Amino acid sequence: MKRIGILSSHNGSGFEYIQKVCKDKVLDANVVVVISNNSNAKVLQKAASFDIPNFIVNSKTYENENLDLIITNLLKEYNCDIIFLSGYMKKIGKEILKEFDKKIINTHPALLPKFGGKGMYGRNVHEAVINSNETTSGVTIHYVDENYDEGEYILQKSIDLSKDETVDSLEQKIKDLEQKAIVEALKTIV
Ligand SMILES: Nc1nc2c(c(=O)[nH]1)N[C@@H](CN(C=O)c1ccc(C(=O)N[C@@H](CCC(=O)O)C(=O)O)cc1)CN2
Ligand SMILES: NCC(=O)N[C@@H]1O[C@H](COP(=O)([O-])[O-])[C@@H](O)[C@H]1O
Repeated sequence: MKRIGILSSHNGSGFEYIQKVCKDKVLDANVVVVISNNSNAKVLQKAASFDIPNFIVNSKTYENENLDLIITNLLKEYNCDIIFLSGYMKKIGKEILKEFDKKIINTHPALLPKFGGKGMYGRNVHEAVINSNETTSGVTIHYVDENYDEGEYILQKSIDLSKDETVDSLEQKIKDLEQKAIVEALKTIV
C-alpha cells in the first residue's frame, strides 16, 4: 500500500478527496502525514479529524532552520512513497526534490503552460483566465521540478467556460474537475 505525504497551505481540498478515495479503497494508498507552512490552515484540523499526524513547518516553528530539510526529514520519517501538493504555496526546494525525485505531484488549476509560474495560484489563476477571455480552462496534474509549474505533465482535463463565468463559478468547476483528475493521475502511479 502506497504511503502519501500531503503538503498544503490552506484548506487542502485535494487532500480531502484523496483521503476519501483511500478510505473507500478506490486507491490502494494511505495518507500518513500532513505538513503545512500555515498555522491557520484548515487542512491541519482536517488531518487531526482523521487522526493523521500533522505538522506546521515555517520560520516561526523552526526558527533559523533549513525548512526544506525539516520537511524532507518528516516525509522520510513517515516513509512516504508519494508527496502530493494540495494547494501548497511555497517553492519545493532541492533537498525534497533530490530525496523524492519523480515522486512529488502537484495539481495546478489551469491548462499549463498557460497561466502558470510565480504568482499563479488559487483565485489569481481564475482571474487571469477570465480576464484573458479564454473559452476553456482546466486542471494540470504534474510532477514537480525545481521551477513552478514546469514539471512533466501526468494528465490534463479541460472544461468550457460559460459566457457569464465568474471567478467563484470557475473556482468551483475547477475544484470539481480536480477530484476526477487527482484520482485518475494517482491511479497511474499507485
Ligand atoms: N519547486 C516547485 N515548487 C512548487 C511547485 C512547482 O511546480 N515546483 N508548484 C507549486 C504550486 N503552485 C502552482 O501549482 C504555485 C504555488 C505558489 C506560487 C507562488 O507564486 N507563491 C508565492 C508565495 C505565495 C504565498 O506565500 O502565499 C511566491 O513564491 O512568491 C506559484 C505556484 C508549489 N511549489
Ligand atoms: N498553483 C497552485 C494552486 O493554485 N493550487 C490550487 O489550490 C487549490 C487548493 O486550495 P485549497 O485546497 O486550499 O482550497 C486547488 O484548486 C489547486 O489547484
